[in-house]
Amino acid sequence: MSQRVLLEEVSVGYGGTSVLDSLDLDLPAGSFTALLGPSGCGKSTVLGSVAGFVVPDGGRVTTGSAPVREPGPDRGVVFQHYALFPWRTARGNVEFALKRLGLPRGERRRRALAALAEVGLAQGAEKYPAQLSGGMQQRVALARALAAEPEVLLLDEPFGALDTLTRTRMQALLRELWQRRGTTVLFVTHDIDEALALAQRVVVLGGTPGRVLADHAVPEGPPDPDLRALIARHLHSLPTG
Ligand SMILES: Nc1ncnc2c1ncn2[C@@H]1O[C@H](COP(=O)(O)OP(=O)(O)OP(=O)(O)O)[C@@H](O)[C@H]1O
Repeated sequence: MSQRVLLEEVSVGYGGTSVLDSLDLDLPAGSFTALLGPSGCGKSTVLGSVAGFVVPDGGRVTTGSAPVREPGPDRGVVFQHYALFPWRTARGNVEFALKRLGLPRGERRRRALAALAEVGLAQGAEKYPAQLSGGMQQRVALARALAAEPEVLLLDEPFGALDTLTRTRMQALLRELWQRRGTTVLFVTHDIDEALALAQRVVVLGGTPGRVLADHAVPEGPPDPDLRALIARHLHSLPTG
């Protein structure tokens, strides 16, 4: 299952400073979009307004036909910092996140184990975060987001703290999960190569307040150096935050 995500004229300010001003963004159901831009341009604010963590001052955010008012299980979120409970096992962390769905204990357990298996962590289900590598902890965070079977998956620089090899593996896993599940994905990054490796579409956000400066479809197949150069030019013309 997946849902279209629509931001219409979304404005957000913090303490009188405008971060997003009348931003429009349309993410078709089942699409994979990377939101790319320099630090501080408002990428996390866009993601937060879809997640329901940020309440815009103006405009509308909808998933499917439902207006976003608060966080909900239809939208799974993964951050750079895994935010796992250290005193719960991998399975316990995923089960805990399912409590808000009101599922019976047996069903929570079944779903948690299935999600951990889906991210390749069946063997680590009974381990505590401290016993898991960074990549494994991020797999738990991904399983936690997926176990609720969200229609939209929101990822905020999820692989930013991982070493290069683990990061490449996690990117491949995410692509595979997206292809299998067909969830609508919004992936925030400031890494152009990560955006191009993963997404079907790259949206460049920049300026103060943040706005969409470029919007490119990414063709299937080997990386296109011309497209990379074009996006890099947009990025490098921007001041960094
Ligand atoms: N809760 C908040 N209160 C005040 N200012 C905030 C808050 N959240 C974000 N900001 C400011 O809003 C601007 C945009 O922040 P945001 O985190 O959305 O950008 P970003 O592009 O995701 O940055 P980064 O890549 O560094 O995470 C920044 O100037 C930031 O300092």
